[in-house]
Amino acid sequence: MALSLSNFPSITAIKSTQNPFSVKMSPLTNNISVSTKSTNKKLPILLFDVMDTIVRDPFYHDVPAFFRMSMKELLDCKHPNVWIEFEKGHIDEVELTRNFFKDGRHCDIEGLKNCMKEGYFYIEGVEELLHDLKRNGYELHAFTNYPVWYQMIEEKLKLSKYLSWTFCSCVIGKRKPEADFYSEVEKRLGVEPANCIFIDDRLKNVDAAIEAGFSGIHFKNAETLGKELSLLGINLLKDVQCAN
Ligand SMILES: Nc1c(NC[C@H](O)[C@H](O)[C@H](O)COP(=O)(O)O)[nH]c(=O)[nH]c1=O
Ligand SMILES: [Mg+2]
Repeated sequence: MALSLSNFPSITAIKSTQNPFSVKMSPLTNNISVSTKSTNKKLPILLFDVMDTIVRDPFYHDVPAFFRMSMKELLDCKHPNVWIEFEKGHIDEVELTRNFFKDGRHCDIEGLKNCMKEGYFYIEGVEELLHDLKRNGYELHAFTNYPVWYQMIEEKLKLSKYLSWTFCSCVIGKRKPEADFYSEVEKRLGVEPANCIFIDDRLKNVDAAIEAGFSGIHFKNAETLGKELSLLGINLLKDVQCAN
């Protein structure tokens, strides 16, 4: 059963293209996190982008350095579409390797993967935030454009301690900011967009989420995110009722 905003008597929905928040709190109360009787889910549910929101994306610095190129040189010789196809799960690693460069030159895919693995780190302060959210009982899901290499991230950083890898472009076959990707949330979680907060470092992905009815936060850094979540009524403090 889908949950609706009526589960949150304390919040009012607002739509704004300027303000990244699509939900604001009533002055009567500062807590929008309620458990529903029907599903026992604690709301709102949090949907996190991964690259450059939770995990540093090695693509922008490490990958050009690996190929001994500038980013411009790399973009000039890389195939323009294969990475997107790989992110959508339409092609596998073998085909990525074969077509990585437009002119068909060899790509050291194992070297590239090692370079990526070495470059994955938690963005400063974000793991602590995820820990606090998890401890306080919030349900967290990844909502990411990424290929099957998300498993390398999991292997190194163990994000599944905090979230489920529910919305990966390579599994769902859709990418942000396509509206179809966002509509998977209600289908798969049975929760209306108004009961979810979407967090992403790319403004266009946040705008698409707000357009689809989600609350949206444009990620800049962990400190600001913590403040913005608190403004939306998310409790990050250790609660006496929490077991750990
Ligand atoms: N083009 C290649 C990228 N690009 C970086 C991707 O845009 C990014 O990693 C991914 O799409 C995540 O986006 P979001 O955080 O979900 O918005 N990265 C590579 O590693 N290799 C490429 O060829
Ligand atoms: Mg991102």
